[in-house]
Amino acid sequence: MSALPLLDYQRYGRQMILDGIGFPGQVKLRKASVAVVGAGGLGCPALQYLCAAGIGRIGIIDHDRVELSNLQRQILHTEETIGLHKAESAARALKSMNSDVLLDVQTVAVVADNARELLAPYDILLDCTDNVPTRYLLSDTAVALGKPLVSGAAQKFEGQLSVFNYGANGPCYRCLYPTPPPRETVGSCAELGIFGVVTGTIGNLQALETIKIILGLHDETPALLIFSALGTPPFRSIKLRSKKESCLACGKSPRIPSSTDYVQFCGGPAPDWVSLGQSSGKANQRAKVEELRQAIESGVELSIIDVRPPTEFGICQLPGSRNIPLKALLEDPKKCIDSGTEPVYVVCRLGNDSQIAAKALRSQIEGEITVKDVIGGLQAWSKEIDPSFPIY
Ligand SMILES: Nc1ncnc2c1ncn2[C@@H]1O[C@H](COP(=O)(O)OP(=O)(O)OP(=O)(O)O)[C@@H](O)[C@H]1O
Repeated sequence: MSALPLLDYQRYGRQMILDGIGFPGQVKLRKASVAVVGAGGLGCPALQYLCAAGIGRIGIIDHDRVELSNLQRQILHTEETIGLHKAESAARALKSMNSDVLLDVQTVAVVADNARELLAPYDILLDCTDNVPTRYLLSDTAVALGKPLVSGAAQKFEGQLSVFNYGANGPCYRCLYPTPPPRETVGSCAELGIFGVVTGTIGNLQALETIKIILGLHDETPALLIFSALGTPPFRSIKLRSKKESCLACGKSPRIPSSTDYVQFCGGPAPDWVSLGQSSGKANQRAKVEELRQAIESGVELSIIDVRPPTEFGICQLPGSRNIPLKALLEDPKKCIDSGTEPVYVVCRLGNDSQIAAKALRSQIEGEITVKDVIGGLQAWSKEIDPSFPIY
């Protein structure tokens, strides 16, 4: 048995005296390597505890840069690291906590072309990302490389945790979700909101499951943990079935081509990206924020419908805008139009819900009134027209 560096006995003594860890457990942690994909809300707390526990080598993979809106939950990043790559920013914080851990900083996105090469050097993979195509990609890669995948997800007040592709018959993500959810039902943290402590809870649990696997303390029972911050009780665990023989990734006859286009498989890119590339016929049903500014300043009569939820409308709103939340508008679009007022501009925060609302309004009023959704929503308004308008 090789000795640990002398200072390790002091640093890790509190966990080394635990039954189930001891000296051999600490050596296992030191020899282990883990890849954390996503250094955001889930990745930061997961990285923090993995590094503190003395995992020998940690890959931090994220292509994105730190923004102010990340600091509410992405706890390794700071005001000083805004603008830096998240992988770099996270590594800085981790280095100052435990300089002995080898950190591989990768400022790229994991995509089908690089996934195997990037992830092959590590024993265990953590999915700390926020989008469905990456979930399938990471699961398929974990299966192809024969590695466990510790998968976390969080949205609003809810979170989920599962360990995939682990043990003799552990299922993969595809066994549980053979087909992706409809594109229009999926939203990001920016669109739907996220309570910071929820990502902290799930990220910590991802670190815990990872450490249990390394130490041989995981019982290999496939399960899905569901956390609801406002629920009573807040935690529920659902036992999962073993891997499916019919699974395209880990079943009897695997057939996931390495050339799979995961974005396409999950229903294509986000709606706002699609519509920005639309033909001119549809383009004139959309307004840039500059057009809305000119319309407001010209003094012509117009109607601005803000389809955000009332809580968000209460945070900030355009002068003269009316709040008709999307759900209420879709129930009776015709009722929302003031007859004779034209045109109607529909706004939301990021420019996605306003497209759905504008389409519903157009379908009811048969072309008498011009209805335009505002591209990029209030965030674009703040960035391009009025910097004093809050971004949240
Ligand atoms: N394929 C991928 N490869 C590497 N990192 C990824 C990939 N997909 C997503 N991520 C990263 O996962 C992280 C998810 O974290 P989170 O949702 O908390 O952050 P965010 O995307 O900055 O949030 P917001 O929706 O508020 O902008 C992000 O930093 C994102 O860049």
